[in-house]
Formats: sequence, structure tokens, C-alpha cells
Amino acid sequence: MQLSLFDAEEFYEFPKDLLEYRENFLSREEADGLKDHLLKTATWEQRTQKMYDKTVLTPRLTAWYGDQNKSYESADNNTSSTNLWIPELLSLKERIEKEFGYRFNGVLLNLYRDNNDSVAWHRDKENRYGKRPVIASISLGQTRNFDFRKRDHHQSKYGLPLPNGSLLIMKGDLQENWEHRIAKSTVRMKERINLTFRLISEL
Ligand SMILES: O=C(O)CCC(=O)C(=O)O
Ligand SMILES: [Fe+2]
Repeated sequence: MQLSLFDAEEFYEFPKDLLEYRENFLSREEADGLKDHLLKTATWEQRTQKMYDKTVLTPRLTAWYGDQNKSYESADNNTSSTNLWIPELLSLKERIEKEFGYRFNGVLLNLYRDNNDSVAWHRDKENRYGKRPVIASISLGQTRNFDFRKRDHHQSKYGLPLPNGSLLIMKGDLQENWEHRIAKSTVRMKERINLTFRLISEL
């Protein structure tokens, strides 16, 4: 794996066993085609999230697909429904599984409509993801920066741009020890779709 984007001295501090990165996992044509298809057809919703004691709209749109067609209530009282796989997402899942030897049964889609959309610092840590979740993240469209910071030492911070067609696999203790985010930007930006393939118990 070559993570040239974690530069110079900072790089050696970031544990290499927590990420796998493939810049051109999808060809430009594949990535553009999938982005346009999902923009048009996915069941995009804007959910709410709890911020301290306020309920606010999540600053992005989301949709779920997976092995089962199911509704569930998440910790923040949102009811989400999972759609059955569409062929494009199922074949992409199988391609990642074959190439890397992991298994997934669902995918969360995030749509960042422009530079004002974001995901705040968080860890993907829920019981239904298991102890050391492997999450495969495909980026489509606008390049956005993906930032990490150490959970117990916020000054330890790293970031890498995730371009169209790239694949980033998060694994090991990443969700235990590091938080991640997509920050808002002051620079005008086009749409980006991110797909995070996950293995979820009780999907
Ligand atoms: O958009 C991304 O690259 C990351 C999304 C994310 O962190 C999540 O859905 O948990
Ligand atoms: Fe996340």
C-alpha cells in the first residue's frame, strides 16, 4: 500500500495496518456512471441527529442497501430502512470481497451535495458492527478530504484526499482509537457520493 498523501514525518506515526488504499479502484468511466445512476435512483433521505439536547438535520443525504429489506431504529431514534441490493451495488460489493477477502452485507450511501455538506468527527462503533469492523469506502465524484484524529489526542491529526473511484479500507483498531470526518469547505464543491460497505450483525 502506498499512502503518499500522509506526508513526511507525520506519516510514520499513522499506523499503517489500519488502512488499505487503492487510488484507481474504479475506472473514471465506472465511477462516473455509478455516481450518475445513484444520484438519480437511490432512496436519498435527510435524517435527523441529536446534538446535545437539540435535534438537527444531518448535513448530507443517506440511503442503505443490503442483504435484507428491513427497518430498524438507530440509537438516535431515527428509523432507517434498508433496501435490497441493486445489481450495481451488489456486484461492486462482490468485487471488493473477492479482491480483498473481506465480507460485507450492507452499504451506507452518503451524498454530500456541495461544500456545506459534511460528517462530523465520529467513530463507526456500534455493537452491530462488531469489535474491529472492516469498512470499505468507495468515493465517487468531487474529491473531499478525509481527516483522522486520535481519539485521546486530538492534535494527532492526518488527512487524505479521496478522489473519484478511490477505495479506502478502514480496519483493525481504527474505529477504536481514531475518529474521522469530512469537513465542510469554504471552496465551492460539486456532489460527492461515498459508499461504505459494512458487515452488520442483525442487518
Ligand atoms: O464520506 C466519507 O468518506 C465517510 C463517511 C463516514 O464516515 C460514515 O458514513 O461513517
Ligand atoms: Fe464513519
